[in-house]
Amino acid sequence: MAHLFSLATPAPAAYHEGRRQGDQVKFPDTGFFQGFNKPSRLEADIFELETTGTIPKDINGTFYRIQPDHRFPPLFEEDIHFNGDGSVSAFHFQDGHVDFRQRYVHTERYKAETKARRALLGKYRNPYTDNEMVKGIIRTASNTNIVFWRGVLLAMKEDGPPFAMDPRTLETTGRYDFDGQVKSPTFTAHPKFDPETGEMVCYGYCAGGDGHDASCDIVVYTIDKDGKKTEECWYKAPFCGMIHDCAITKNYLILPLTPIKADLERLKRGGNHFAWDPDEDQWYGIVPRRNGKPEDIVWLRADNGFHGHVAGSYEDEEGKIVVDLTVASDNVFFFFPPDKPDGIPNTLTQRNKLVSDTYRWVFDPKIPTNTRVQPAKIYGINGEFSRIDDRFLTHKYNHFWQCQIDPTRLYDFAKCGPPAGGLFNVMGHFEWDTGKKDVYFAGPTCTFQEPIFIPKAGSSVEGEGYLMALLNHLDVLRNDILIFDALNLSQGPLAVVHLPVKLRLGLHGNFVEQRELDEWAERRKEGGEVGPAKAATEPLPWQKKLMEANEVNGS
Ligand SMILES: C=Cc1ccc(O)c(OC)c1
Ligand SMILES: [Fe+2]
Repeated sequence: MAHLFSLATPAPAAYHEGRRQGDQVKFPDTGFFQGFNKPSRLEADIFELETTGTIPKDINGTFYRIQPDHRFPPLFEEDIHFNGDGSVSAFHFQDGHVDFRQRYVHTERYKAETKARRALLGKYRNPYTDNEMVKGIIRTASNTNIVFWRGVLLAMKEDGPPFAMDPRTLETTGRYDFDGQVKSPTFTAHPKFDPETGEMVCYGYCAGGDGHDASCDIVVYTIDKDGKKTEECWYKAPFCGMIHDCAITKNYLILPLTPIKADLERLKRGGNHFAWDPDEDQWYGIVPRRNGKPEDIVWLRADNGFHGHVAGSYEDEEGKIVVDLTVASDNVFFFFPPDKPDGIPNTLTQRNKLVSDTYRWVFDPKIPTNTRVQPAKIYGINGEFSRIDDRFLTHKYNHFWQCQIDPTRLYDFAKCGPPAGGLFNVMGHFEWDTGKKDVYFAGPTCTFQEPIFIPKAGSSVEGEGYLMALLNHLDVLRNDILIFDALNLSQGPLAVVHLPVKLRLGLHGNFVEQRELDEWAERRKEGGEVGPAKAATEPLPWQKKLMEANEVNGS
């Protein structure tokens, strides 16, 4: 019998030669939009999620995390997950109960596309592929990290400014410029918070012009605990590569520059934002945290590799800079191949050979620029998304947690197909001092998303607390949250929170204690000590320039 859908009037194919045509709402048939990767576009509230086991009563606060989730079928059929609209999930924990809320970040892009009921922005970080209607718009999808800063949530992506959201309602306040203090076109998704001083250390790379001109400009800021910008310095990178994450110590900021490069001519041709350069070194830029001058940046280099995320970082007894991060052996962004005639995306076999070990670098801050360096230690594991007990950032630490890839474990390919987002089938807990490995295998149909660490109430001992992570059920397209004793993963979860729906593969998240949420809600209320957070009122400098030239169509 003919499928019922065959009665529907046939519409032209949604994509022709890779470009969207017609107005049928239909996502591409590519791997980035099918199976577990299918957009969900869900905004919802669920009161009292179902649970198994006992949720520790001392977990009181909200686990925020963010995911790209394409709101509309993309203009280009080969679009990538990283180009999806930012959507924030909040899991509110209270006395063993959990409530769920999920909302989109209302970026300028979100608003313009909503009005048009279709995608208007084109490829990942390429304004030359956009619809003319959105010229001059702030393009960011704000989809990479969601951090709590002085009573507001900041949704961040490294290609644009942050957007502020209300921590309780998840309503978007608007673009956030720190009360007019931060004007750079780009801003990192990985600001670092100094637990000693309460400062936020942050930066933007490719920070020249409109943030889409492949410039080598880097800006570094410090915002103090009272919200005042205390440091701003502009530096130059040796090339316009990606600086996705960073590390801080008491006195330094370390910027890992990954050899995946932007190129203005390629952008103008409508090509990819990035191209992997297999012949380029991985670089580390080191700048002082206080009173930095443009000439102070020291660049160290090592053999080609692809930086993942930073675990911990600190200055040791000798004043040397210790930085721990994953470094992959090849191009993790297979969708951004080398810019060569034969630069075809890597095969699945190549991708399976990729190893992402955890490296410890020890840098002498007095080392001359351009020195080649070697890692001090390589842990001997394969994974990504490292987290630590954040209270120990800038201090010598022992524990880290990480999503692991263990291809020796059973994987049910028949039920799950290729593992969406990578085979992160194990959660691992590692100790630098002992080399201890404490792991939990998720089972043959499951993978993990990034974990977060929650300190145990009343304990200041490093690692004493809970580890929380989303679990992807790749067979039945649903998610759970697993809650572990952070120092004993192998015994299995203490409790599981069940979602009745599938979330997207997210990037980063953070846990905010209820105490902190309450304190800031008081300060930020109308007439409170600090007052409500304000969205930016001034266009960014590059937008003003465009306006003067009368070339803005956006918003
Ligand atoms: C490594 C992650 C990463 C780097 C750049 C991005 O634009 C992004 O978007 C979700 C993610
Ligand atoms: Fe990241």
